[in-house]
Amino acid sequence: MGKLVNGQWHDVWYDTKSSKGEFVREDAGFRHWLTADGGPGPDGQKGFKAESGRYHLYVSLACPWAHRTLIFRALKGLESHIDVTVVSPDMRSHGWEFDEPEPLYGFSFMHQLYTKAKPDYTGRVTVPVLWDKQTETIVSNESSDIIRMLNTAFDDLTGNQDDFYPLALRGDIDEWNALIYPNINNGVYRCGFATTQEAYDAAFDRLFDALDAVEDHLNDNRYLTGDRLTEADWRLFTTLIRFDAVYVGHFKCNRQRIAEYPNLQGYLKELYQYPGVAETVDFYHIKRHYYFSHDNINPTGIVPKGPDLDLVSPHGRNALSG
Ligand SMILES: N[C@@H](CCC(=O)N[C@@H](CS)C(=O)NCC(=O)O)C(=O)O
Repeated sequence: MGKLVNGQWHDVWYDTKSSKGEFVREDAGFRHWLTADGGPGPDGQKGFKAESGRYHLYVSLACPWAHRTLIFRALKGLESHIDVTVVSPDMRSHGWEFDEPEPLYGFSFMHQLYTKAKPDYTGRVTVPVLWDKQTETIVSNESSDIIRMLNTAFDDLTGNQDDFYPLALRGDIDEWNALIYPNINNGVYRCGFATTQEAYDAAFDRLFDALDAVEDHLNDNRYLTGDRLTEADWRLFTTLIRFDAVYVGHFKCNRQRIAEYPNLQGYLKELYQYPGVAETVDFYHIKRHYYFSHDNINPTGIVPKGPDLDLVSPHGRNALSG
């Protein structure tokens, strides 16, 4: 674990001193936009044109943010248009690294890709990264932007018009994201990376209050926005799928497991069983990464054998419309 400072790698853990023991996630450093015709994206800047074979996605199979992008690549039928390189699950003193030299430049470490894009880069070296082979730079390292790009930019190339951020539901989706990102997606990290009891207690309460609210809502709604699966569901899914295997133990999110919430568990199974999604889930990488990489939380590096998860039995959500 570490970061780049003026293009130099430093092996440092997160600084929580300035935030009273609270973990604060750093904003992404590359926020360009990929569009169907290379026209400006929502940021108003010139975009990168969606072209088959031009872009490369670097992901960790352990990381919930990178996982979002892999899911959208599958949902949108982009497998033959965007290649993927998976980093090693072990993120130690060099940060994310590759088990074998990565295919574009033969780099061994993810930070080399960041300094290739920006030699004096300062910031954390995170996944996912969407790389442009043509201009040899990072288009974006912000998963919430990348999934919006994948949702539409390649539609003319693939003919896949499935829309997970439909205009009519955007307000609703944004509201769910605003609840789920800080309290659940990042909430589990705020529990796990807290370095004071107070910061942990506060994050824990907010996490389970938010999960209770979602459980309640899913009583008579098949999905977050009602009867249609959207981006908000996929963003929640990548945290739920890791919860019982990792967050309950490693991040001390142990008031209850997802398996003990009837609605959330059925919903999780339904999303897991959605075509193409189970193939994006790798529990070896998920457990190995967290338990082996965070040696200040788990110094022995021992990876627990359990739990046995049931994700393939009937989800029982068909009675709700959707
Ligand atoms: N804003 C980013 C966050 C990505 C992120 O924090 N990824 C984690 C892995 S789960 C990472 O690479 N952490 C390395 C680090 O912080 O040094 C996104 O959503 O794409």
